[in-house]
Amino acid sequence: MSETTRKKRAIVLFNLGGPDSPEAVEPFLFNLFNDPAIISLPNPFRFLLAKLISRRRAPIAREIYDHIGGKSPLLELTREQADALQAALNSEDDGYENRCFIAMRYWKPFADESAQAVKAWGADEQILLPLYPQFSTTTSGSSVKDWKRACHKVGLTAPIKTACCYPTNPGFVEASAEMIREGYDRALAKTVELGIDKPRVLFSAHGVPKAVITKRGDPYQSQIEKTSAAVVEKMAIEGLDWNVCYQSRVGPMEWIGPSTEHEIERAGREGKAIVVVPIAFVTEHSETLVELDIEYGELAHEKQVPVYERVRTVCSHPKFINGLVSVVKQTQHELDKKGSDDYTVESRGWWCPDEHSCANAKQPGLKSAGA
Ligand SMILES: C=CC1=C(C)c2cc3[nH]c(cc4nc(cc5[nH]c(cc1n2)c(C)c5CCC(=O)O)C(CCC(=O)O)=C4C)c(C)c3C=C
Ligand SMILES: [Fe+2]
Ligand SMILES: [Fe+2]
Repeated sequence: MSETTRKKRAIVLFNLGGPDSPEAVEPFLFNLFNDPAIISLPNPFRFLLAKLISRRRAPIAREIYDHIGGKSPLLELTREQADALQAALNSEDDGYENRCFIAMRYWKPFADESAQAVKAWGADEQILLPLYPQFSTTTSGSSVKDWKRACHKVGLTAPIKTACCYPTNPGFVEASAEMIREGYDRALAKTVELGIDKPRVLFSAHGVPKAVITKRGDPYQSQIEKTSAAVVEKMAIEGLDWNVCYQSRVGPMEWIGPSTEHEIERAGREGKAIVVVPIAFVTEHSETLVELDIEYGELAHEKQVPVYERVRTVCSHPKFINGLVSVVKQTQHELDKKGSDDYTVESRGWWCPDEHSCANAKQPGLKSAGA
């Protein structure tokens, strides 16, 4: 099909965004805490609280980013994913000319700038693709809402369909299982040398306050557990010892658990080797390179965990990119069948356009709830 007859399809990739310099740390944190999906207070209270928390947290966060050159690698790695996905989508002649755009929620490129770019390109349709396999109102929900606000602002009217979540997408699960298997084998070799028990796999996801699950009915925690169970099944290691835990707590509220720190301390007490897997992130950034590699690595050493192995995120693993291709195709199919996103669902406490998947996933955690 010729360029002129092909429909222009914009794929908009969402992620959190990270500071691109030490000076950007405080305004980045302000944007995060000023998001009603993170702190659900009316203004001016949210604005004032966001100012206060971001000012207090900035020195701690700057220290975190100092370990990785003062800035986040998230945008660079997301660009690599966008390029790989665009190439994979355009390798087939299925009637679409695809272009991937990136919109970050709390740092550049913001939704306004990217929506303007999608409009200038002349997109006929938009597929929104959060780079969060599991749906949370604090991440995907917030980004989608912000994107629709930006579309309205810049006058971008091309029909939209959102890929809500893909916690058990085969490409994502296979890429994860393959990478974990390599990490597991490395750890296993060390346990054989030390003459100790086989390693335990710890699926560590970014936590959220408990109220996000219990009050908003966010499906995030149960989708984390679904991903972990699917990956374990794919790994097919008989009698594998595994658990789900949650990292990155901030603030005084009660967060979902068990915490990753708690699980590391338990492994130390039990003399267990651990393989730590960041299961809610698909790229490297401060939460993996600093929190998991440095802070929790030191904690593991201090608590005498005999082997601490961290598995890298899937990034641009070809199987993960193929998984994203299938998510785009499925979402396109939904757009053709049902039309653009149903805006009425946004009035619910939790926001997710994928009624079926999320309605089924509303039960709070299975494995971690009992731990
Ligand atoms: C699944 C992904 C994420 C969820 C859910 C999430 C919820 C959430 N986060 C905070 C507070 C902070 N998060 C910070 C960094 C950060 N968070 C995510 C992802 C999720 N957050 C990522 C990918 C990153 C790293 C960004 C980068 O380095 O590029 C930070 C900043 C770092 C720090 O100061 O520790 C804060 C703060 C809350 C409060 C929350 C849910 C309510
Ligand atoms: Fe976060
Ligand atoms: Fe969903």
